[in-house]
Amino acid sequence: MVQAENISYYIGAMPIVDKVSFEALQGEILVVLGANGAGKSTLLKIITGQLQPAVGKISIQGKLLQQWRNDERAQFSAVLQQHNNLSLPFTVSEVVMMGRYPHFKKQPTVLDKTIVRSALKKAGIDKFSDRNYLSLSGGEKQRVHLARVFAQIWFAANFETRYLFMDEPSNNLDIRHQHTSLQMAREFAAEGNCVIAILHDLNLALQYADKILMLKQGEVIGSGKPDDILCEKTISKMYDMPLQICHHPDYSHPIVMPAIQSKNQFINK
Ligand SMILES: Nc1ncnc2c1ncn2[C@@H]1O[C@H](COP(=O)(O)OP(=O)(O)OP(=O)(O)O)[C@@H](O)[C@H]1O
Repeated sequence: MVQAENISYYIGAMPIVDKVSFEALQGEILVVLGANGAGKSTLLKIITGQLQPAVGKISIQGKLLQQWRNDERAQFSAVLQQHNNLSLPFTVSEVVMMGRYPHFKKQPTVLDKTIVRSALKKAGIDKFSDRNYLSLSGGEKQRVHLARVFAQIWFAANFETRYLFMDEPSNNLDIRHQHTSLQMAREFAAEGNCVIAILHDLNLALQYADKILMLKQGEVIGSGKPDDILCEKTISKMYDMPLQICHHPDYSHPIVMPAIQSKNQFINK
């Protein structure tokens, strides 16, 4: 379980994350939603130990974040960043092998190499194994990083639960690969692991989230199961634009659409 209690983070006197609390359990995907600048990436950096909160406590698996050694944490938790600034001409399989760095000393083992091949296959990029990473398209690069984080936490023999933190996993991906990436997260959670993902696409969020955390200007404006918390008023408030929730008879999850009647005409909600 990831538990965040009363987390606050400031830049100068400005609260970027303001008294945020949540729990993400084994078997769950927790999706963090919010407009640009709402504090989502900052929150993710705090819960993955990249930034120190001014106030509050984060624990993973019942132990405070700062009590875990970084090398230990890297064996059971992986972070997919929003921006991956890799500018050296590594091959695709070398980039995915970087996910295995926390697991071997000096040289990768046969197991590390097998895991890299399996992760490449899982992300559907095994055909690019020997390609220069820099020659790939934006979406292909994103799938390489997905393979890298899954390779990192393929299994963790000494730890009960594995944790995956994703900042915009659907970045640069076409609709099919957006769903493939979230299905990979879904399967990973179903094995008893924990996923926290930032998403901008509300419909992906509604389809895959077990729980949602809604942020506005650093504060939580709603949290819980999608069916319990999502209403037009709250999501419209979150993005400062009128949104409507529709239901399709063939789907169990609702669909969110901008409340725009004709080309430029917002429906007044
Ligand atoms: N080092 C910094 N200096 C000044 N402002 C910062 C700094 N880091 C973050 N911010 C501000 O904090 C706010 C929250 O940033 P954050 O990246 O967490 O937003 P976000 O919700 O992830 O946004 P997006 O959806 O656009 O990625 C933004 O207004 C951002 O400009």
